[in-house]
Amino acid sequence: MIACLGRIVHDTDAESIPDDDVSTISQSLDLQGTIESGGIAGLAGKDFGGIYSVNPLVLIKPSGSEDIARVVKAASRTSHVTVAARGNGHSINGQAMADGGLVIDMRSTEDNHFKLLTIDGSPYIDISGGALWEDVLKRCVSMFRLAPQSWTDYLSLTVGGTLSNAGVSGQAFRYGPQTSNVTELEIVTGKGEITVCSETQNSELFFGALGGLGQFGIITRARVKLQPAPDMVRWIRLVYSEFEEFTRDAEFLVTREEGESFDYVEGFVLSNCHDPINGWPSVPLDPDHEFNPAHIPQTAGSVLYCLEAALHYRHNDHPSTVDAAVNGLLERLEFIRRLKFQVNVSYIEFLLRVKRVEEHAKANGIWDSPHPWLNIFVSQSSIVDFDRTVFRKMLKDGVGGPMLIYPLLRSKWDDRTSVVLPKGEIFYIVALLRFVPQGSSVEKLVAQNLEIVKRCNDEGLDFKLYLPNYHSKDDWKRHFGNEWSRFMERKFSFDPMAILAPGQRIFNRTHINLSL
Ligand SMILES: Cc1cc2nc3c(=O)[nH]c(=O)nc-3n(C[C@H](O)[C@H](O)[C@H](O)COP(=O)(O)OP(=O)(O)OC[C@H]3O[C@@H](n4cnc5c(N)ncnc54)[C@H](O)[C@@H]3O)c2cc1C
Repeated sequence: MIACLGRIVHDTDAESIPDDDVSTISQSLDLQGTIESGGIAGLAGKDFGGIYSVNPLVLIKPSGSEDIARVVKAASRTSHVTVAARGNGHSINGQAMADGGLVIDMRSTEDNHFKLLTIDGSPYIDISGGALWEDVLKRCVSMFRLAPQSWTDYLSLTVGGTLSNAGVSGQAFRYGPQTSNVTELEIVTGKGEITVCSETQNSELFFGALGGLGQFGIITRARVKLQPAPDMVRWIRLVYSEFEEFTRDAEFLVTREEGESFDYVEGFVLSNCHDPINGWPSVPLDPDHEFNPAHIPQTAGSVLYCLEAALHYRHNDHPSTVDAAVNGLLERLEFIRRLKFQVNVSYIEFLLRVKRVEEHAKANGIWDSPHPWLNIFVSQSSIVDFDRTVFRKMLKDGVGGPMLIYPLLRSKWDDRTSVVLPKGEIFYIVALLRFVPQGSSVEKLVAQNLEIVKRCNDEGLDFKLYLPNYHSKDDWKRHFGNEWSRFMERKFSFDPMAILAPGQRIFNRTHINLSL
């Protein structure tokens, strides 16, 4: 299975690319940006997942949309060359790679757009597809005291990269994913055309590209809704021993009106043990806080559940006002009363919380190890079975990293986008964020991911993969279900030669036809 795309990563794999190929390409492209060939496999041929590696032909650092359009048009004049936009390469399964193809480093365009607009009295920001969300955050807050409404947990991801998937975090229950917070895109299509699109202008391309896995075009600019940025956040973690109580409370919080709930709701599963990564020590938010296992009820099973919530406030809000708002909500929840943890942090510190994890993991040398992650959307009707089969049995000892689980609301997603979801208004995102310690077998963990998906299928659970990764056309068809024909039609309209995003392995550059 693993060998389908390329090779399992070996540093010695990089082959040299004949110079004449590169110089021919460079001359024919006539770019304002730059083209690199030697030594690029280490960057453009790998990703955060660390499971696959390929040998791209060249790495292109475009100066802007015109350069990108030239690259796509040049590829279209060949019979086989593909083009992959690379955001920050934080995919897991080679999605931003192009074996023997042209990789476009979108980060080189990060500063091309940054403009505040007011439309019908509301603030928006035009940003580059290659910008990192963390830079968007810092600039919006410091310059305008405004911020986007919907985030990902980790912000060293690009705007175009997350919009090509969905972009989900603890604000999505209220504002929808990041794809629901964009009103206009500029896209270079697979025909090399630079097109501005929105709900009312070139709408098929607009909705197709949102969650479109990079299949229809390369996002060079996005217009994103903003809101006033709060100053501070009360960040809270509450422990549960019973899954039903955890889900009831999480669903209660995400279905309440704005102003009557928290501003952020997530959750995670932990092993009921003292393991420093998978167990009790993963809960406290402050090194001075102690997790006392004596408070865990005798009836607790192999795993515990932690609800994570946050409330925004301003510097001039009196602490008693914040306490009253928080306590008013907490008193309605059924967590283990003595296992409650909370801290006050700045809004930016809160949104950059995973950056601290990254710094820590880099210092420990595990950030660069492989990450066979699995992300699944599971319907509310299947989540109890999923907990029983997967969390309480298969993963009761943890995955060496967070096991996130929190509810989302389908009505906050736009079904005209390319994202596919399980049925029902409430569904859960489950994210198994594995870190592989040195010497451990990646293959074994990938096999366990496949086994989890198989069990979900065998038990008839209603689920869809998020950041999907399939190897066969039948699996992709099954993934898209009724939306497959729409996805195909969009492909034929906007990238008929199947040039873009070959690393998703949905369409084949040389064999695109209606029978796919
Ligand atoms: C540590 C970590 C934390 C994460 N946390 C979250 C989270 O909380 N929520 C969440 O939703 N996701 C999360 N993700 C997943 C993330 O959304 C995806 O990895 C996503 O692909 C963004 O990464 P990227 O910008 O590096 O894109 P890449 O991995 O570089 O690209 C992803 C895909 O999009 C295509 N692409 C890239 N740029 C563009 C563009 N401008 N236009 C069109 N297509 C493009 C690529 O060709 C590829 O197919 C996380 C990932 C990591 C590694």
